[in-house]
Amino acid sequence: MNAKISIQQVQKSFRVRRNLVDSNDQKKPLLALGEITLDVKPGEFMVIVGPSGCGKSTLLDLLAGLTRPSSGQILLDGQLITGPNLDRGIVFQQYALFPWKTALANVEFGLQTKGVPRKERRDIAQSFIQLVGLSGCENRYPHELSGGMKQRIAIARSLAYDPEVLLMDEPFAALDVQTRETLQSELLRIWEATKKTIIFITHGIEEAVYLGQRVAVMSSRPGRIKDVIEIPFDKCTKGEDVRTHPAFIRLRHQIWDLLKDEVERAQAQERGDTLQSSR
Ligand SMILES: Nc1ncnc2c1ncn2[C@@H]1O[C@H](COP(=O)(O)OP(=O)(O)OP(=O)(O)O)[C@@H](O)[C@H]1O
Repeated sequence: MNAKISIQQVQKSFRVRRNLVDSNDQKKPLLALGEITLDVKPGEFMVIVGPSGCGKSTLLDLLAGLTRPSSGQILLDGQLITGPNLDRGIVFQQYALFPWKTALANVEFGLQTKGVPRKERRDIAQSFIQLVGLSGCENRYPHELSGGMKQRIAIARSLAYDPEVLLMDEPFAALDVQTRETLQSELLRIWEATKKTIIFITHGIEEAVYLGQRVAVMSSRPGRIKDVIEIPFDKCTKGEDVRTHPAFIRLRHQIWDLLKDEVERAQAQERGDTLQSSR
């Protein structure tokens, strides 16, 4: 089967000043992403997990078209990604809603950009607000919504303009445990209903095993794909207690075994970066 998204030998480096004190210090390249090659199938739920600073957000920005690879390429349905487009919806950790717009107007926003007529816009937005379980909250402003509700609206907004792919960068990281778990199962339900291809980035191993059909484990910087683990659960039968299932626990351990050296290396890198920049 053809890949929905094909990441081909992608590298990304940034030019950074290592020494903050010395203004004459020349900028040097920092390789954030090593060579990444990964195919994501149509309708697949792919989770990318990795230690802090390994380049997860850098990879997501590349997929979103917000930045360009230093080398390699990313294809969507065989077409080169050259910039942002409504074929990809993005949900960030911080809700990124317009504070001066109501929930309904926030969800309508992408549709307006797409040129959908006003009445149709309203109907579509309302149906997605219903899909994320927030009917009745259409006229509330973001400050009148809880963190979980804001994130639901952000998801509804991304889905409303019918993107091919949903890119999610630690969307539940700022939420409390109960809200996070509720939204995780909601997201699976929404994924079942919409059949979108999802690329979901997280630090959380449990979240990765719970949500993903496959989990790509990244190495510490420069981020590479260390391994890709199949999660052989049928998503439809995933109930709340799946987290205590022996197979679930085994997969969690398997991923942690792959990650723990990377986490230590990433922490050592962070200490090194802090030392260098304070010199
Ligand atoms: N615009 C930039 N300019 C310079 N360096 C950058 C830039 N963006 C990211 N980096 C560096 O690239 C590396 C990867 O950063 P990135 O934010 O992608 O990691 P991450 O895995 O998402 O981290 P976290 O899990 O902590 O959010 C880091 O060392 C970061 O400092």
